[in-house]
Formats: sequence, C-alpha cells, structure tokens
Amino acid sequence: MARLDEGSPPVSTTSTSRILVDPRGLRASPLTPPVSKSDAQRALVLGHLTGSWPLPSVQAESDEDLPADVRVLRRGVEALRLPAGPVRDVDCADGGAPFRILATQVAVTPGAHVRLTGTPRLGERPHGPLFTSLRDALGPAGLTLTEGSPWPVELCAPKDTSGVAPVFRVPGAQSSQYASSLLLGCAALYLRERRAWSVEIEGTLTSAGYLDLTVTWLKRFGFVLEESPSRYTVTGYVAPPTVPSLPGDWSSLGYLLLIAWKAGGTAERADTGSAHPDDAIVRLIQQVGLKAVPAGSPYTLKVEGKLSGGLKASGKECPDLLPTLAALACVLPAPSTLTDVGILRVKESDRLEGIRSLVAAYGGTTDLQGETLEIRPPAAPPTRFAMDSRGDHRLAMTSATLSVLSGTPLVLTGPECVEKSFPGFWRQLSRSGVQISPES
Ligand SMILES: O=C(O)C1=C[C@@H](OP(=O)(O)O)[C@@H](O)[C@H](O)C1
Ligand SMILES: C=C(OP(=O)(O)O)C(=O)O
Repeated sequence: MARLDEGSPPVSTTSTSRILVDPRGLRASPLTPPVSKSDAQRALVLGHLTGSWPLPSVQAESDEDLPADVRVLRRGVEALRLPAGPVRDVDCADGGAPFRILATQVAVTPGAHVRLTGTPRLGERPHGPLFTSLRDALGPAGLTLTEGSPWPVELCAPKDTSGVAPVFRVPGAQSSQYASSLLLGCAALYLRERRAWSVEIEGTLTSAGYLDLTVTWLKRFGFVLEESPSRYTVTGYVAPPTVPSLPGDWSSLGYLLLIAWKAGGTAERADTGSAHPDDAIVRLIQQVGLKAVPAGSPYTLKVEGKLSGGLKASGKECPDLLPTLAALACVLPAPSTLTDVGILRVKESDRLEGIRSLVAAYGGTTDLQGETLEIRPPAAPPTRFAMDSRGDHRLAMTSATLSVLSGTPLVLTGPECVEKSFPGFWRQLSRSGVQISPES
C-alpha cells in the first residue's frame, strides 16, 4: 500500500460545490451534536459479539443524523453476520477506524471472506502495521490478507484459531486504532475460545485516550481485562444487566461549544463521564478565559467568559480537536502552540497542511518547528475568507467555526464531507442564525 510521508502533496477536494457561510445574524439557540462515531463503532462491534443486535442505542438515532462512519461499521458487521458463503464486499468509504476495526473482525470470524474497499485517501493512510500483526498472529492458523493497489483489501479468515499463540503485537506509533481494533478482536476470540487473548504494544502509543475508550467500552459490555501500559489482555466476560447507551460526540461538541459561546446559546448531549478524549475541550478552553458550565437541563452546557492569552494543546492527547483549537487560536489576542502535530498528516487529509492553509486564509501566520506548530492570529481580521475542505470533515467544520467566532463570512468549497461524523452540522449552524447559501 502507498505510504504517506512528510511533504506529500495536499489531497485534492472530492467536491467542487461551494457555499457561503454568513455568521452576521447570530442568535442564541440549543445546539445538538450527533452520536459519537468512536463510541458507536465500539458499541456496535461489542453488541454484535455479545448478542445485542441490532444495537438499540444506534437504532434509536435518526437515520439522517447517523454519521456515515457508523453506517459503514454497521454494514460491515451485517456482512459478517450473514451465513458463511460467497465473498462479501464492504465499502469503508473514508472511514479509518471502521476500516481498521472491520479488518480485524473479519480476520477473527471463522470462515469469513470479505473484500474491503474505500476512498483513494483511505487507501493511502497507513495500515501496514495492523496487517502485519494480523498475519503474524493468525497466519499460522490460515489467515490470508491480500492488498490491492490500494484496493481491495481481501481477507479470508481461518476456521480454527485455537492452535496459535493468543497474542497480537503492534507498534503504538502512527495510530491507536491498530491496538483498539486488535483488542476488539481479542474480545471476539475470548468469547469463542474461552482463553485469554492479549495485545502487546511496542513503543509509545499515540492517541492513547482512544485505546482507553476501547477498554472502557469492553468493560461496559462485561469483559474483564488485565492491563499494563504495554499489554492488554481479555481474561473474562460476564454479561452486564443492561446494554449500555451512547453519548453525544465530544469532537462535534468542540465546534458547538465555541459556537454556543459566541451566539449565547447552549450545547446539548454533553456527557462529561463519557470517556471520549475530546472532552478535553472543557479543560483546554479554560486556558483562554472560557468556562463551560451547566445550563440547567441535564447534559447541557453553556460557555461563559472573555478571550485572553493563547492556547497550548497536544496531538497526542486529542488529535481531532487540534483543527478546532486552531480556529480558536485565530481569534485569540496572543499566539498559540500545538505540539505533536505529526499525526495530523495521516488523517482524512493532510490536516497539518490544512490548518496552516486555514490560518493563512484568515490572515494569520504559522511556524512549524519539528512537531510543534505556532499559530499567530492576524493583526486585523479579513472581511471575508475562503477555504477548501479537501474532502475532510474536520477542516470543513473548523472553517465554519472560525467564521462564526470571528463574525467573518466564509466561502467554503466541499461542504458535504461533514456527513462522515456530523451529517446535521449545517442544520445546527442554521439554528444559530448562520445563513448558509450556495455560492456560484
Ligand atoms: O479510535 C478511534 O475511534 C479514533 C482514534 C484516533 O485516531 P488515531 O489513533 O489514528 O490518531 C482519532 O483521530 C480518530 O478520529 C478516531
Ligand atoms: C481521523 C478521523 O477518523 P478516522 O481515522 O476514523 O478516519 C477523524 O474523524 O478525525
């Protein structure tokens, strides 16, 4: 598979449609995020493995608000639930976590034969260490995994894995999704074989909070684990009394809390006990004078305060919040610093390059030293700015958030990509009085 190296050219946009985002008539209103795709993906796999299918909490979501990545994962699991037979095709679209999670689930489903495909961009994101880990552990039992260029990725699962050593080894750099995917595989293998299966992580784990989220979901569904910093072992299972429900998405709440602050509104479905890494937004905005406080109704927050100083945040802790925080950095009175930004290069687009382009489009400047990006806001905001989403949902929503925070109209190319994690984003923005219109 092609590798993404530093300096790869920006990915061209997948859509040429353009909208004008005009934030000059803001009004206070309640804003609602979609269900969290990271939580829903884990819950869907675990519901499938433990007999909760269809998963009630995903069924309860309206179809139009269900993130595309959740639909991808659900389709993949449905293919695995069909009787063994012909090869099944599953299109993973642009979903990194769905693709990586499904690859392992196919590999651990006895006799499954699945061809996974996706966008060109998904194909060039790194997956090799996960494939190597699967081949090393399950190859001796008969797993075959073949890669096209880049698609399809075709897996043929062994019928019996009871004779192999019960451990997956995987590097922690590049993506936590490898380890999360393999740990969900351990849950499947534990249930089938009733023997402990482990994931061993080599080196430092990036985005560690997402593996913690996987562990939390395994426990919610009744799995027993032994944990050390580099080894996670599934050792037991006791069915819980009820099937856990799903929280709202903290990555989406990142945009909505900032928009709610500017518009004087509220953000709903904000469960601070959800264990999602992006709930860090509540703590991080305190650095610049903002405070998220309960707004009366359950799980509802409003944001109070006046902007001051600059921000510091790390891509190791909350990679998906960095674009949002970069938008906030553009309207702060002092420079901000984002550290460990290298991971952003291998997301749905080269987000490091995307953030730098957005800051430049808004008139600010950036300075990249190694893995540290300094963002300096412009002395005076532009009267209007333009941005191309490059097919990346977070760049689209981040650009719109900057438009709202600064009161500056935005011409955005490629707005449809929000579908991946937050299909109702433009509807929510309209509720805050933002005018969205086609731009020719
Ligand atoms: O496991 C997950 O659900 C995710 C893990 C993170 O990816 P990496 O671990 O590749 O940084 C995050 O960026 C992604 O949006 C979702
Ligand atoms: C990186 C993301 O997702 P994934 O890796 O699942 O494509 C994201 O949603 O920002």
